Amino acid sequence: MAMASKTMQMRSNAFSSRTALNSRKSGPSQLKLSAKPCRSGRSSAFVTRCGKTPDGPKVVIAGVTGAVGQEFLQVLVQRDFPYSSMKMLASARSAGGKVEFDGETYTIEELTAESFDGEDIALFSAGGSISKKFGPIASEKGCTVVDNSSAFRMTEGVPLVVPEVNPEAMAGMKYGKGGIVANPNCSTIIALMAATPLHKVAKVERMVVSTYQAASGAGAAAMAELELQTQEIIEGKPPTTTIFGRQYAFNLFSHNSDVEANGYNEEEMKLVKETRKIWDYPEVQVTATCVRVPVMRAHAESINLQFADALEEDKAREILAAAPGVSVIDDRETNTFPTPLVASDMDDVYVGRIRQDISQPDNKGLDIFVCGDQIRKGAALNAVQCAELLL
Ligand SMILES: NC(=O)C1=CN([C@@H]2O[C@H](COP(=O)(O)OP(=O)(O)OC[C@H]3O[C@@H](n4cnc5c(N)ncnc54)[C@H](OP(=O)(O)O)[C@@H]3O)[C@@H](O)[C@H]2O)C=CC1
Ligand SMILES: N[C@@H](CC(=O)OP(=O)(O)O)C(=O)O
Repeated sequence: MAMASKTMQMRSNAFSSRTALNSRKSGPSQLKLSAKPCRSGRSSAFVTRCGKTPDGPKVVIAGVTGAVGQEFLQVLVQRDFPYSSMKMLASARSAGGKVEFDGETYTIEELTAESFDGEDIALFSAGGSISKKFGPIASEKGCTVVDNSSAFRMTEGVPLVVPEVNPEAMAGMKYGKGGIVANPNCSTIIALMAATPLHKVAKVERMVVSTYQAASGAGAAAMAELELQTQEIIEGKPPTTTIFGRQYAFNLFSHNSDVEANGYNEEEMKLVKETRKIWDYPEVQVTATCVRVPVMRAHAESINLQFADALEEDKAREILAAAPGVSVIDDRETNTFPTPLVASDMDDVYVGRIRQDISQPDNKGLDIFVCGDQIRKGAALNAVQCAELLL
């Protein structure tokens, strides 16, 4: 019930970023855990706070009506992202609709090539085909693009950035000068937020990831269908299966992306390829199994790490506790570890189950369990942090 009412709350606030932000603060952040609040000082390292200002960049949101687009608005307000004007874009279906942002009401416009004339920064989350078509057009017009889709992630010369991990990849980029920055896959972002601080100390040689991925990764319609199916099944009705073509509530299944010739699905191969690019480390061995679970908006991941150098679990806990954007919840006595509900609506990625892998000799292996909000750090927050690096 808590899950359902939380989603309802999110939906009813869908077009009012201020209200939604307030509801988020009264959520899981009140739990008494070792977690930092969502506007943690460390996460705020990238923030320039001023909101609407004549000197700020002209900002475009492409895909504003989507799950990620709505989250962009909340994150921009929360972080007082500087802007002089804001343009809200979606498909022709939504054109003419209204969206509230930072106390003003905006009319949604249809995304066209002209949408980017004279603009400085575009945050794209309207799907890969829209990014492929309009990202380069926007860039050529001098509008610097931060793209949430997978369209350009592996493109040579396009930085693939998690600001806490590899901000240097964006060196020299500035808003209003064109160029494209790619936001990594959400599972990759969440995994690397936790794995990178450990990698920097002991060098990861191999990483084995098993994911438990939320509905939000498949968009707003998938979240709505999970809720609908849950109600239908409780009422004894056959579930509506429009999005995944199968029962999702009270079930789980292998990730819905296409399975490639090697037996890995696309989501799993993104974890492999994107980790290598972000770490600039083509030799690192990565394998992944990605599973969709009936959780609303935060992904969980079990990660096994094999290191070149020994790393003891207490040291690993210390490293993670000090890492930017990471909170440790690791209480063995009370069996309290990260959960998707704790991570939902939060900026930080939560890490627990930090233990020595007994199958690897000489303290060269560790297990960790990670939860992160897929729409927030897995998408909108990471993209806004990238945009902050353009200021
Ligand atoms: N970093 C990551 O891991 C993640 C990346 N993403 C990326 O972001 C995209 C959006 O995700 P999400 O918000 O969850 O999806 P949703 O399905 O919730 O939203 C899709 C958005 O795209 C817009 N759109 C669709 N077709 C067009 C079109 N022809 N022209 C303009 N706008 C269009 C929709 O507008 P309308 O309402 O008018 O149809 C809507 O605003 C994904 O496709 C993916 O590429 C998403 C999640 C995580
Ligand atoms: N990773 C998302 C799907 C997605 O949007 O991925 P990408 O941004 O790599 O296309 C999920 O949970 O399924």
